Amino acid sequence: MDISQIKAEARKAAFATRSGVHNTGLDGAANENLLEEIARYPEAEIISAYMAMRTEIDPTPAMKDLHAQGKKLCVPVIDAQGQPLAFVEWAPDCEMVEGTFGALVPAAGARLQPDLVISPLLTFDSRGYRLGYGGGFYDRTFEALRAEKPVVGIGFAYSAQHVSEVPVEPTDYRLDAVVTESEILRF
Ligand SMILES: Nc1nc2c(c(=O)[nH]1)N(C=O)[C@@H](CNc1ccc(C(=O)N[C@@H](CCC(=O)O)C(=O)O)cc1)CN2
Ligand SMILES: Nc1ncnc2c1ncn2[C@@H]1O[C@H](COP(=O)(O)OP(=O)(O)OP(=O)(O)O)[C@@H](O)[C@H]1O
Repeated sequence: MDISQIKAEARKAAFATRSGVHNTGLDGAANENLLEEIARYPEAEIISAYMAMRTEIDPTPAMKDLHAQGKKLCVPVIDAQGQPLAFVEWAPDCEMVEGTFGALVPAAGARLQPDLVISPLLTFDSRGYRLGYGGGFYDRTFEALRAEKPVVGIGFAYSAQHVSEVPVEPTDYRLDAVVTESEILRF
């Protein structure tokens, strides 16, 4: 099996595991841990998170809290396949429309360069590697952002998504931390 087949198998297993824990009352505690972790980066003014799709853990409670703290929030939009993600400003009351890949995006808004990126994922491991839906969007995004300024990458997930080893290839970036309902792992 080549690496893309190995990743595809890992994604299949990860979807099943994540479905089993989604909507079981874990998101509240995870959002509290997320706010605790982000508080370690007071210099981060622009924070990107995401509009949950499928069975992703929902970061909007933390996003609303951060917005109330005066942070600028943004969410990813896809410009094109093979390109880094762009980020559009989000606020709790902004108008949302359906995006290219199933997640909601703001109907309008400024494009921002986040200092801190909260990333959704299918699985993560104890080295800080993550597996997503296979677009390579977050890897390209970390590469592009880090070429310009330091950026903090925080994965947000259920602890059930922790695996012993995510299959990796040279373009895979490592996260600085992963936050779940039961722990904050720093790498
Ligand atoms: N909530 C959320 N928003 C996000 C992301 C995300 O992972 N979560 N993204 C992070 O990148 C971008 C969307 N990326 C996506 C990439 C692929 C697929 C997808 O459905 N892929 C197919 C497989 C396609 C193929 O075979 O190549 C699939 O999984 O069935 C969905 C979203 C931007 N917004
Ligand atoms: N910086 C990059 N430059 C070129 N190709 C890349 C880069 N990052 C990732 N890729 C390629 O994109 C494809 C998908 O990457 P990968 O499997 O890591 O996606 P993912 O992490 O699951 O998805 P996502 O980041 O969108 O959540 C792979 O073939 C990978 O080699």
